[in-house]
Amino acid sequence: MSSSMWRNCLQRLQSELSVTEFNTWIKPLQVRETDKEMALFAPNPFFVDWIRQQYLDRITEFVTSKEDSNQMHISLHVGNAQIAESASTQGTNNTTQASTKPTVNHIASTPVNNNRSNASSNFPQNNLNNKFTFNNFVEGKSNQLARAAAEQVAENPGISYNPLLIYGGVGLGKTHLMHSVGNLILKDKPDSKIVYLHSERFMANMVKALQSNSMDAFKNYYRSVDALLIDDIQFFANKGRTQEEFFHTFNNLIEKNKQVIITCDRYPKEIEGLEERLKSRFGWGLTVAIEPPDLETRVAILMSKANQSNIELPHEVAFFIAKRIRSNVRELEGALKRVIANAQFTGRSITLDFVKDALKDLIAAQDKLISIDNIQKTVATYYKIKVSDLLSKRRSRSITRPRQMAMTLAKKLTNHSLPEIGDAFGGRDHTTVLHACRKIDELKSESVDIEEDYSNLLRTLST
Ligand SMILES: Nc1ncnc2c1ncn2[C@@H]1O[C@H](COP(=O)(O)OP(=O)(O)OP(=O)(O)O)[C@@H](O)[C@H]1O
Repeated sequence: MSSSMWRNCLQRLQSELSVTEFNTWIKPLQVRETDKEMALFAPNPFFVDWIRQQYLDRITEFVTSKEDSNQMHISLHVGNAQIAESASTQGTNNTTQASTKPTVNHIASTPVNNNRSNASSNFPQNNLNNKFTFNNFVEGKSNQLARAAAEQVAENPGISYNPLLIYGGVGLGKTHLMHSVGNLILKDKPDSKIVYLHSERFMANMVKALQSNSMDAFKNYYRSVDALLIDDIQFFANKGRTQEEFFHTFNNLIEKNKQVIITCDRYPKEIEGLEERLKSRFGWGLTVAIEPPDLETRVAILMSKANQSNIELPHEVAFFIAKRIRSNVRELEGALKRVIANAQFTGRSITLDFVKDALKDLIAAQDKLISIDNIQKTVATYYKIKVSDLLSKRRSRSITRPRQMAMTLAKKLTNHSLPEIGDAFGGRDHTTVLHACRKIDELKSESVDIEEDYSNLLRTLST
């Protein structure tokens, strides 16, 4: 097929469709052609589905009208044609389907045959990252509950906990768990339609659908799934129309016992600008937190990731990295990748000295983060008490309040988990820390003095 074939097809579509329709759906398509194949690339699975439902027949007709239709293969993919091109010229693979794999950047491509019945049976739609599974998710105190709940959901989708809401700070494994659920459901029921998407993508698709008068298709698409996995729901804050649409999609899916999984970077009730009716519905199923991992879990994660990369990581090295990089798992992974790349590049083996050198700037940056020690000293000075009082068992008000204040600041300003903070305050339980945070929050709104203490300390510690 010559490239004029696609140009010809474009011209004909342009004459048939409205300007908005053409600009919204056809223009963004990228094309890669060979003599017998034409691969169309669209930015996301919703887009692919829409093209398949609305335009694929016409495109096929235009493209094949002057050719032997049996010879022509049209496929639809999520991704980018240029990256696909360069991947295939690097000799990764010659077939259209395989050569597009690198284009999707961990999102499974969604090839669609021009024979519709084949398309739906051969290629159930999903855009899961198959690298995220329960098998490679390291369990620790900080994520135990979330993992157990996610496993339950994967085993009984739509029944166990619906919705499942996982919340916690950045890079702690929320997305990993979400994909793990999707992948396990698919393993049991390969025909399931599972859609993963970031909440910003949901919004962007909705805006596109509004612009092109295709809201019905938008609604149908998201209401036809077996499981909807929607990431970082905090982005819905103050987006009224998106919340409205999501509300109806959500209700529809829950009514039909279709699974909904949501992640959020904080406890959803704390999101300002999120409608109450959504907040209350999110609480219908199960809400679980993921905390930053403790030291042992960080070591285990490093060992597991090194093992997956076939790297032998000495335990003392893993321990050193885990002790120094505490912020989140993504950073931990980043540090390990850097160590491995440096070792491969220089041909040196991974010893403690080598790692100290390879990570020196990362470690310096981490050391600048506010430490619990620092918070304890500052709070003790502010209230004119001793650090040892904060760590002691004393329960008089003059000690308890500063202790609660210091715990709250530690939770806010560091990436330490509740158990780690509890430990740092004389071996207290994580529930004590949680109680302290709630107490200070409550007191801040009741007492000007406490509010002032909190602001003063926050300022001192943050400058
Ligand atoms: N317990 C774990 N075991 C193995 N890998 C983990 C674990 N927790 C997180 N990771 C890895 O850390 C990286 C970041 O995780 P993920 O993207 O799931 O974080 P997130 O909580 O969704 O963050 P964000 O809020 O920024 O989207 C991923 O590569 C993930 O595989």
